[in-house]
Order: sequence, then structure tokens, then C-alpha cells
Amino acid sequence: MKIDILSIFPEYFSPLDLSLIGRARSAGLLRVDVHDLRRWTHDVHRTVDDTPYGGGPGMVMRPEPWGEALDSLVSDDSVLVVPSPAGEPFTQAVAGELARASHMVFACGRYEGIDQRVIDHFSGREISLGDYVLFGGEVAVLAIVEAVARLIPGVLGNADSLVEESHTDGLLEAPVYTKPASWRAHEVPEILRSGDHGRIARWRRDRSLERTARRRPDLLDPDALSPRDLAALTE
Ligand SMILES: Nc1nc2cc(Br)ccc2s1
Repeated sequence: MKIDILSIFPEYFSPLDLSLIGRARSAGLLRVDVHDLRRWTHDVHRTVDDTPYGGGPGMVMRPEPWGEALDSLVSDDSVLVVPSPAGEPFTQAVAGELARASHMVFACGRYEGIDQRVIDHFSGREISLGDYVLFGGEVAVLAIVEAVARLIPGVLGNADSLVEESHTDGLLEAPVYTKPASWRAHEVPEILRSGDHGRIARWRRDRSLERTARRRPDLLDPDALSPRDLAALTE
């Protein structure tokens, strides 16, 4: 997969050189290029913003630099993602969808946002990480790139990790434990040390259902649960 990121703060993306993503880039599984939007300005001050039509506080990002930048990066196979507080919710399902794209272009807005005509002209997909407002799209792009990159075959060393993690099956993942068996008088649940993999799998499913019902009842779809699952929720 090829990823292009446009921002007035390209240095925000140095973390993408680290760890798994850094290794994926070195292995050729992923190519990430970051571009300074000011490269497509032509005035001495390299201006990227102006006052909003209709008045109101703050500044809006001008369409011209975005238009020239996106003309040079976007093709018919590209998916343009524009992080925005007004976007569709970013979910694991959306991450899975984006992971199938061959080319993603991310437009990082700042100030009050990007002139809407840019997003409309390039059929950008506005995506929100949650109901809060950041200073810009850069932090959101880091999160989206990480969530998508780990779904690309070969990026995550152990693909099994994808199977039981939160949201893969629509539920929150069960709690996890490691050695020592006793830590500050807190014991690891005995069943996890039993070696009975069938009972362990059931225990984890029950904990996942309980945790989801308690913290994120909105994720529960009773029609998608087995009678055994429903029984676990009513115990
Ligand atoms: N939650 C989010 N806040 C923002 C703010 C700006 Br400015 C641009 C993108 C995003 S995504």
C-alpha cells in the first residue's frame, strides 16, 4: 500500500518511522511519503489560510494549494481521507475497508478546516476519531494509519493477534494476564492456567461479553449472539 500525507506540519509524522510501521516500510509492505502543503504555495509568505466567508472566528485553509497538491497526488485508484470532527465514525470495520485500498491520501486540516470545495472536488472521505476537536488532522492520521497498517498482511508478525482483539468480532477483548501468577496478592484467574483450551476460550468469550455489556452496550447485537452468549449475559 502507498500512503501520501499532506500537512503543514510534516514533522508530526516522524513516529511512522518507528516500530512495526518502520519495519513494514523497510520490508516494502508499506510506502509512506509526507508532503509539506506549503510546497504548493507561490507567495513569499507561503500562505495556506484566509478569513472565512460568512464571517466567524478563525481562518479556513485556502483551496488553491490543496487543489495543486492533490492534483499531483490523487489518481482514480486513490482514497482521499480527510480527518474531521464532522466526519463518519472511524471503526475497525472502516480500518479494514481502507486496508484494502492500494493508495491512500490523507489531507490534514488545520485552523477551522479545509475549504469544503476541495473535499467535494476530490470526493474526500471525512472521517472522525471521536466527538472531540483537535488542533488539526495530524494526530487523527497517525491513529488511522496505525489501525490500517496493522491489518495489511505481513505487517503484524503474528496475524493471530488480529483474531481476538477488541472490535474484530464486534466485542471488546477479554482481559489479558502474564507471569507472575501472583502479583501484589492479585492472582491470575485459575482457568487460564488450567491448560483446558476449550474452557479458556469460553471463559474469554464470557469476559468479553460482560465487558462489552458493561462498557459498550451499543456494540451488542443480540441477534448476532448465540443462546450460550445470551445466557452468559444474564448470569
Ligand atoms: N477530531 C478532530 N479534530 C480536528 C480538527 C481539525 Br482543525 C482537523 C481535523 C480534525 S479531526
